[in-house]
Parts: sequence; C-alpha cells; structure tokens
Amino acid sequence: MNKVAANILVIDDDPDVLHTARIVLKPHFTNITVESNPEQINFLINHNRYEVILLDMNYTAGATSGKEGLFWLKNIMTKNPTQQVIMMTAYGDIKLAVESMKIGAADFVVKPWENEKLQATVHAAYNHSQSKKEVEELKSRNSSLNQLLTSSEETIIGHSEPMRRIFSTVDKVAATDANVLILGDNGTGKEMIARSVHNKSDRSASVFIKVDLGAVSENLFESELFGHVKGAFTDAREERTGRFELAHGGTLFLDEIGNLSLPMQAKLLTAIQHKEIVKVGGNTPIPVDCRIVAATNSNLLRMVAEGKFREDLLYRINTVEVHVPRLSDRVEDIPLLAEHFLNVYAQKYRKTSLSINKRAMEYLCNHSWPGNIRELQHAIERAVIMADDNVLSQDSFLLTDQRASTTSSDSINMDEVERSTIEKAIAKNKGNISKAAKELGLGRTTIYRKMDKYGIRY
Ligand SMILES: Nc1ncnc2c1ncn2[C@@H]1O[C@H](COP(=O)(O)OP(=O)(O)OP(=O)(O)O)[C@@H](O)[C@H]1O
Repeated sequence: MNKVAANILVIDDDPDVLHTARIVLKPHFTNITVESNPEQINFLINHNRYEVILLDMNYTAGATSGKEGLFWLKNIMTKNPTQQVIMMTAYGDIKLAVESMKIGAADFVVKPWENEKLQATVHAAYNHSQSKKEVEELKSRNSSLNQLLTSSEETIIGHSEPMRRIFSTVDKVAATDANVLILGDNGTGKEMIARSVHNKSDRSASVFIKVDLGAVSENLFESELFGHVKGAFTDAREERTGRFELAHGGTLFLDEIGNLSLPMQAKLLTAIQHKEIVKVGGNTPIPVDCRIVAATNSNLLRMVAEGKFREDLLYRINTVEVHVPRLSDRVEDIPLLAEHFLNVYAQKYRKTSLSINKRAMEYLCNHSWPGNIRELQHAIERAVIMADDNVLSQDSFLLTDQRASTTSSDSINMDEVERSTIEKAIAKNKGNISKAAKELGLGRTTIYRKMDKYGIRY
C-alpha cells in the first residue's frame, strides 16, 4: 500500500494510546509524531506543519471534564483556523465532542477506537486539509491576479453624465455590504463595474469570483455553485468546492442572472437568504459570507411580470441598482474610449506613434455601436493591427453602420467583409454562435439578424 506523505501529530498523556496510534497509522502515513505533554503543542505547531492532529481531551491525572482538550483545541485553532484536529474522547463524551466540533475540530474518535475507523477518520481529515490548502492557494493566486488587473488597463473610462453618476454610486455602495444589480446591454461594461465595486470595497484583499450563469447547464448548476461531496453522483470522484464557498470573504459575481431557470432561481435564493450552502450529496450547512453582485441584459421586472423571474430573488439582489447606458447614449465618451484603446493596442502591437484623424473620430462618434464598448474595443484593435501608416482614417474601420453614411460600393464591400468575418468567427468557435458573437462584440440578436441577412446557416 502507498503511504500518504503527511505529518500526523498525536497528543495523549497515555503512552499506550500513543504507541497504538503510531502502530495503526504508520502503514498509512509517512510521518507520525507522538507527544505526551500538551505544553509542547505550541512549540510543535510553530515549527512544523501537521496535516492532521489527534488531540486527547484530558491530561491531568483523574481529569474527565475535557476542559483541557477544549483549551488546547482553541489554542490550535486560533493559530491556524484551517488546521484539521480530531478529538479523542472517552465513550459517552458525545456532548464534549459536539462542543469541540463547534470550536472547529474536524471530527472525533471514541476510545478505545477500532483501528479501521481511526485510519478512515485520519484519511478523511487529511483529504479535507488538502482541499482547504488548494482553496487557500487559489484564493491567494486570485487575489494577486486581482491586484494586477486593477492596473491602468482596468480603469473605467468615461466622463459623461451617466458614467459620473455610476462612479458615484459605485463609491457609495462599495463601502457597504449591499447586494448590487447591474443592468445594461451586452458589452456596456457591467463586469468592469462589478470588479470596481469589489476593488473599492473592504473585501478587495479577498477574491472576486465570477460565475457565468448563462453558460452553466441545469444539471451542473448546483455542483458549480455549491460544490459536491465525493461520490455525490457518478462523476463526482473528488470533493469539489463550489463558487459560493470560494467567494467566502470576497465578492461573488453572478453574470447573466436573467438566464436562470425557475428551479435554479429557488436554489440560489435559499443560499442568499440563509447565507449558507449545502454541498450536493452532503448534509452539513456551510456558512458563506460574500457580497453578491449580479448582472443581466434582461428586463427582470418584465420577467417578474411574465412569471419568469422570482420577485423575492429580485428584491434580494437589487438592494442597489446600477443602469449602464448603451454607448450610443453617451457619445461624448467615445473619443476618450477610442484614445484609451488606441494606447492599449498601440503598445500591445508595438505601433506606438499611431493616432486617429478627426474624420475617423467623427465617424466613430456617429456609429450606433450595437456591441457597445466591446465592439469599439475590437474595432480599434483590428484597425491597429491592420494599420500601414501612423494615422487611422475612416477607411481603417470596418463598421456596418446604421448612422454613418457610406457610398453604395463601400457598403457592398463592407457587406462582403462582414459576411466573411462572421462566417470565420462561427467556424473558429466550432458553430457556437454565442461565442462568435462575443468575439465580434455583437449581441446574440444582432448576430442572428446578420446571419439571416447574409444567409449564413448553422
Ligand atoms: N468604461 C470602460 N472603460 C474601459 N473599458 C471598458 C469600459 N467598459 C467596458 N470596457 C471594456 O469593454 C469590454 C466589455 O466590458 P464588460 O465585459 O465589462 O461588459 P459586459 O456588459 O459585462 O458584457 P456582457 O454583457 O457581454 O458580459 C471589456 O473588455 C472591458 O474591459
């Protein structure tokens, strides 16, 4: 049998217990340390990392209250709240065992133990310690990434009146724990605003976890959000931590919340209401503390009226609402955004002396931007890549436009280019229309309309 590489510490004043524990655990784990004096605990845990600690309840001769065990347990948990500790209790000490679990013990074994039971309990605690370690590593990696992402590239650009109102709302709401609902069309910057709420809040040192609810299938929804225990269903070979638990201490961003079916809405509501989740196949509620920021391009009030969205869920998530206008409703932001993306992509593609001429800027300001900022961003990126000289002119942008005027021969060429661009994007995304639309900065309705127009069938 392969031994698990783990440090196990056993603390008990009875040398027979220590001896037996060593013999029972040695075939399963690489390092077993035994200690009879609990006063050594601090020294040991300060100098070593133990995956699992087995801790006796009583140490002084004749003591039976278990107070010493609880004292040492508290001491360990204060120093390392994720430490896996298994309490060793005497038969009939169930009350004490429950008390110790409340303090943070992972489990308990009753002495005299059955050897298989002891081995199985230590194995389970070891597995738990590993998944907690992974979660901690993930959180710290995510937190470093978040800090990197708060660089200039992530600056929300805009000086129009509606954007200034949004900035002010974000500043006010960030300081609180209120749930936020961000409403707006595709590509208007909803996710950026959600990240900004997180970055400006007291939770910024912790994680920002995003779930794209539009992409989660009905049968994976629960496992994705709440996690599952090992063996919960056929493919559940390992325990899984769900997004809610991962977001503990931070922000959970529920994107495309309008796409949730009614049964999924009910499950989500229960988790938000009770601030706790139960893993699929499990029965222990796990408390979670995260701020919910949700976003959608759907009209949730209309969906409520049509019986497609739960009113009680809406009122849980919309403590503060942020309405993000279409780009065509804040034309004064277009030059700023265009210059911003020009800088970003000029640096990325090493064409640093590029500029946009006046006519081209007017042309950009007159376009209707159905794909909003994402479409503008992609248009500028394409223009930078294709630029032959230092000035981007109107011809540098391939826009199918409702507002800007073009000659008929231009529009024939543009149609041809657009048809082939859409076809290529769909092929590249293996027929996934949503992904192709996203890549092109178009809404789903828009791409279907254009597919109809050009007779593209998939
Ligand atoms: N005000 C802004 N300043 C700078 N960049 C922005 C701004 N708003 C959006 N962007 C950029 O536009 C792109 C789309 O933004 P984002 O993903 O936040 O939109 P969204 O509304 O969440 O889109 P969707 O509904 O399709 O998920 C991103 O690359 C983002 O960085």
